[in-house]
Amino acid sequence: MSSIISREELRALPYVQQPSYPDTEALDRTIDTLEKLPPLVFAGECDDLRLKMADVADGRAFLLQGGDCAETFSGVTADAIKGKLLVQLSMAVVMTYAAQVPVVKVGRIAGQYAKPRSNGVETRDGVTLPSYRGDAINGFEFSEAARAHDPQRLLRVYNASAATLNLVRAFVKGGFADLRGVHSWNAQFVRDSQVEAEYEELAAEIDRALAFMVACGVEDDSLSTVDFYASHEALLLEYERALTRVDSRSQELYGCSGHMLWIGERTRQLDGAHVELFSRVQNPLGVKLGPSTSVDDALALANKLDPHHIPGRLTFITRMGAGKVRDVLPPVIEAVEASGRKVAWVCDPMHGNTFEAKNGYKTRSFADVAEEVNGFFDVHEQLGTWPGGLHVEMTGDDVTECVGGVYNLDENDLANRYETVCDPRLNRNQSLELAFLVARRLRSGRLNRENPVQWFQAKDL
Ligand SMILES: O=C[C@H](O)[C@H](O)COP(=O)(O)O
Ligand SMILES: C=C(OP(=O)(O)O)C(=O)O
Repeated sequence: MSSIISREELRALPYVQQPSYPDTEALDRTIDTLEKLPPLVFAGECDDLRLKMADVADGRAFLLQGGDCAETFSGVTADAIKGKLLVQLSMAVVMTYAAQVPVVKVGRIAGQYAKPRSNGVETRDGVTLPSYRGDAINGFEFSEAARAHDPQRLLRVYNASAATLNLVRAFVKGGFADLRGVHSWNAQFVRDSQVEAEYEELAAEIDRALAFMVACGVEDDSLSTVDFYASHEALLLEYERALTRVDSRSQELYGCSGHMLWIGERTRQLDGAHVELFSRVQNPLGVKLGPSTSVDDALALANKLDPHHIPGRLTFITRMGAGKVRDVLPPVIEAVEASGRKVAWVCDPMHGNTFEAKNGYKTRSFADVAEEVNGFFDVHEQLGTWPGGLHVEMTGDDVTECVGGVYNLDENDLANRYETVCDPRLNRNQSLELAFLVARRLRSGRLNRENPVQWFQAKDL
């Protein structure tokens, strides 16, 4: 059984990408407060998700993990939360119905407030200030006051996460996610693209299928509620440690800031504080693997974070880039599979495909995103392994942050609605388009061949 790491022990470990608070006493006061607050999630919920992730690792389910690059405090409104849920549920419906595979739904939500950055400072017009690192650390506004690192913000993260989780739980269990309303999920969006038309057609088929089930007497809660889990990059060591709790049932430790926590590409050093802290908790864990990942890195991380081979414990979220995925991913998968353990393999097609447009906007091209997803599926098909999921930065809003996609946005469109405070997200149409692409790949893949009669055959999506 692991013990909770003390503040002193944690601070003595090598760490990267942490805030530098000028007033450490203020930090300690905040941590004292956080340690006394109730957990945001419960150990039993984390265990449920871990069991679902075991299905993902085993090829029986697919993970859809998505949401904002960086949540903001001002974004904690009912409308914004509803919009995020709607687009993710719509994507999940496309995948579940078109590919007939159970989809595990996990948001980048209710805790995604801290960002690792490439540069510690930002310079504008000759003025240099600390980079924006997420609302958990400092403000987005380019002023000295806003960019100062303030530990009080950690309490706001806790409150914003609690409010968000409260509404998410109410929405997904309170009838809002009822499959019989799948048409109305889309009603508030403009239906003028090919993707929207495809979605409408699929929704109409679901309506007919559900009517058939109801007529046959099959009607239960699984039609009206969904399981939806919260995840975030567990970047802030002090915050995550303060929310680590002992489960009264098992006496085991859980990170109670979110159901699934992931360790980022920049903070996954084997001897670092992040890996040490999260090796001690029982939550399902993700680890990002970028293009420089070696076979030894992946094996060592797996051994450290999942020494007992617990089903569903470990997810490798690969983000190699469209141009590298076909070369870098296969040896990593082969080595991990050959070690006898089952991890979930999930594709993040966003973080390896970022570039700066000529007009200075940080963007991603839908074509590159699609290419990385296709590369990921191709690699798994060649190796006979299960492409377990998709991890995307996306929003239900019609933003213009990524180029390409069904509306063929170009670099000149980026200025119209560029609203992210960090990395570019897929907008609603681009997200749905990607969901159809994934559904096509799932249908034509391994599961499809093994269970031909279960697969939806009538349409060529
Ligand atoms: O979301 C991931 C990172 O925080 C982000 O890509 C870093 O961006 P930067 O390279 O602009 O710092
Ligand atoms: C920072 C992120 O990704 P990565 O660690 O893969 O760069 C992220 O997903 O927000």
